[in-house]
Amino acid sequence: MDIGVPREIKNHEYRVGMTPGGVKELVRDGHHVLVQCGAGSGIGLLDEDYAAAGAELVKDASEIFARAEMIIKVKEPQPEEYRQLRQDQLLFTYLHLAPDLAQTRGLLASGCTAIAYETVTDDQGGLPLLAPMSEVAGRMAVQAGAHCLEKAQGGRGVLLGGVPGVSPARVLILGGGVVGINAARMAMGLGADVTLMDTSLARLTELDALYGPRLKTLYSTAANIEAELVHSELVIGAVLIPGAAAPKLVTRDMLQLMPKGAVLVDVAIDQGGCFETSHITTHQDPTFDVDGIVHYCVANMPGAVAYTSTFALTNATLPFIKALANLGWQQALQQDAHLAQGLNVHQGQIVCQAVAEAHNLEYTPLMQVLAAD
Ligand SMILES: NC(=O)C1=CN([C@@H]2O[C@H](COP(=O)(O)OP(=O)(O)OC[C@H]3O[C@@H](n4cnc5c(N)ncnc54)[C@H](O)[C@@H]3O)[C@@H](O)[C@H]2O)C=CC1
Ligand SMILES: CC(=O)C(=O)O
Ligand SMILES: [Mg+2]
Repeated sequence: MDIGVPREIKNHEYRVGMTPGGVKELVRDGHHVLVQCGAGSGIGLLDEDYAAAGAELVKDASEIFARAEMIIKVKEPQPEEYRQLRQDQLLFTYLHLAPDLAQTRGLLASGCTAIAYETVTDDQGGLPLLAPMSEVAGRMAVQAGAHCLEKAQGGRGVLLGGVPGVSPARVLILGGGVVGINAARMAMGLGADVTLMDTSLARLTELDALYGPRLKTLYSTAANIEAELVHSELVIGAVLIPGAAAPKLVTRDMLQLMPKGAVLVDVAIDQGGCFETSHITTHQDPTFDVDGIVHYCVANMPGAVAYTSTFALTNATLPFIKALANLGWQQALQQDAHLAQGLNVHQGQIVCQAVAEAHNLEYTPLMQVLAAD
């Protein structure tokens, strides 16, 4: 199969969808890999490393989109990218379609087959291709939040861990999945006073058993969130309903409850965000203020630590890329029900129910698509 790896074009996005090690494995399996010049140079993966692994280096992304049967990326395709996709072409990357009607329509119009990293499942109920980036983003959320709490960033001027004689900051984490627990670990490590909320009692029980009294857990209801906001200096949004738009847990009115200069870090922004006042920001201009509350809403947080993130991501994606290349997508999805959950769009049809519902568009069941092909 001809497999293409374009350079990422989102703001300050230095990750790359495949390392030279991944290229080597695919070439050994008999595939041809096209890599755009400079695709990995931001993190020291040089064109000569890719060439030595057996890749063909290609100058322009347009040649990759024209020639490759499967495109491997990191971030969702930008308009200039999805306009180049075509029928019978396979796209494997993060998509986050539920909050993004323009991209959804772009993918439908292209006729391509698009498999989203973030909806591939595993047999423990997890999301194995989202998890590595959620680990990164959860840990970064505390770094970003601590920075935003500094006065010069518009924050309250609070040090997360406090000092002897002065209380630590209170951190509230909404969602106790992969982002949530990684954020909690970092915040506890810095000495903050941490409360975590989830709607899964089983998850709260598990976290209580793991961390004991160092981590306060609360069932997630609007009333409990309101009560916590009154004294929370940093709130991290880490909820997810897979495939769907994030529920809005903090409304604009609720911001009035918070101390001025408190910080919201909306990690769930890639699914539309869980604070009503959130909108997507970039690493170049990551924050904005609403009613005296600092908002940090970067949708590609792991891009800032692109070296760590590229290896963490590609460790997880490579086995799936190999299966898609070696078997073809139809057989690979038929053999692996978890990979099949990643299929979001095929030949103008939406195959992920949560995405179809988010946009009020028609849903085509996976079985129907697999049976027809
Ligand atoms: N901004 C960025 O750069 C990145 C964003 N993310 C995003 O972070 C979000 C969280 O991802 P993960 O932690 O991997 O998901 P996860 O599935 O591991 O955890 C989500 C948790 O949210 C809980 N939840 C659902 N509804 C809730 C509610 N109303 N109140 C409290 N908890 C609720 C679930 O029970 C679950 O425990 C996703 O939207 C993901 O795409 C992940 C990586 C990078
Ligand atoms: C998960 C995601 O959106 C990211 O890593 O950028
Ligand atoms: Mg996005």
